[in-house]
Amino acid sequence: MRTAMLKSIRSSLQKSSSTAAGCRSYSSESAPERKVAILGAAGGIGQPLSLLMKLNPLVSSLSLYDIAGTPGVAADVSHINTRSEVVGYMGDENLGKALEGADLVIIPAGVPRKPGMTRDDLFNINAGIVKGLCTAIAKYCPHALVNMISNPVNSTVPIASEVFKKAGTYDEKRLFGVTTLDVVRAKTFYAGKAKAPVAGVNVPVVGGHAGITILPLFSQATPQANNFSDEEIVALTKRTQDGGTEVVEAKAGKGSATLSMAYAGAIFADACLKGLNGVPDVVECSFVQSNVTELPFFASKVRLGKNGVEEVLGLGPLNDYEKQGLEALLPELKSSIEKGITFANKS
Ligand SMILES: NC(=O)C1=CN([C@@H]2O[C@H](COP(=O)(O)OP(=O)(O)OC[C@H]3O[C@@H](n4cnc5c(N)ncnc54)[C@H](O)[C@@H]3O)[C@@H](O)[C@H]2O)C=CC1
Ligand SMILES: O=C([O-])CC(=O)C(=O)O
Repeated sequence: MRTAMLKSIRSSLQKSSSTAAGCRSYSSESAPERKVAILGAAGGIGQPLSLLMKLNPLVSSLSLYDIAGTPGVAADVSHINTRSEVVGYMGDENLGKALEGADLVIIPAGVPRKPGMTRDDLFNINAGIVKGLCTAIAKYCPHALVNMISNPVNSTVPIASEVFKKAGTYDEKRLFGVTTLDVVRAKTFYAGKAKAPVAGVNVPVVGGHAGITILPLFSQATPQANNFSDEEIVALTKRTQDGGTEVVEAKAGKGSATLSMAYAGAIFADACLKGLNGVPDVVECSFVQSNVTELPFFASKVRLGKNGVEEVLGLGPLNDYEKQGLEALLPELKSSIEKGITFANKS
């Protein structure tokens, strides 16, 4: 029963990124050694994400870092009989050791929202946390891929890019804002409405990761449900954009999405590891440096490869409603990006 459950979780992690049929697959023994570091590993997202990464056979070394609580999380997760060795690191003085040799760093460190707050309200605390962590990444593992979960993603990714530029380590192919939860939600809500099996549903989500900057492209959803009215598409769009707030309100002061985010973070990290390992045609949406619009960062489909971003894919054909959504989101996204860049350069 336990083995069957583990197999099913692993296989869903392995299947969920769009990987071409016939691609290379690894047994846990033959996969390359990969060290994954999670910064903020003792938090609401960090703990279940640590569990899911421990279940991923592509990981050989799992490094769990937080300012508090990591010895317990690491001891607990380390008893799971899967491939990776687990080490917990606590406190700033151990951050270097946590990061040394990392191929992939996942950052869910920082404060979450409470009801009534926007993601931007987290900026004052999280911007400084992200800046400090990225300074350490530049020093100890400058070539690692970085998966930024900490909010506001629309600003924390630009902060990271500026920190890396200052340190002379910036490689735009290696920095990702994690927007996978928007895709996960869009798939779930769309499949529910279409009464389609969710496993076969795909919906690209572009733009950014806050409110109207989250733009699901239901016109490109597969399979296409032709019977949706305009009102239904508007409602699906709004629910996807407000998905985070729906969870914040339901948790009533006890934080924001943690379990679904850990799942989404594990899906995206798995896709990055597959790309690093040379698996072809791994495509996920992510907020990356981009030429798709006039903004320097934008979320769209990205092909992942051995060096991180292999190709930033275009938007594809948008309908009029999506074109309006795109026009409407650009000013807000621009200002969040600029806010991050300004912060990183003045402090
Ligand atoms: N990108 C996305 O789709 C999503 C992003 N988030 C964001 O993820 C972040 C974390 O959320 P939760 O895990 O719920 O919060 P949490 O408060 O439960 O956990 C955050 C963890 O970060 C740690 N931390 C604080 N400062 C740190 C530092 N300097 N170095 C290392 N660790 C540090 C804390 O000790 C804590 O364990 C929030 O900013 C939240 O808004 C949440 C859901 C979805
Ligand atoms: O809404 C929040 O504050 C957390 C988040 O980014 C999400 O759940 O999408």
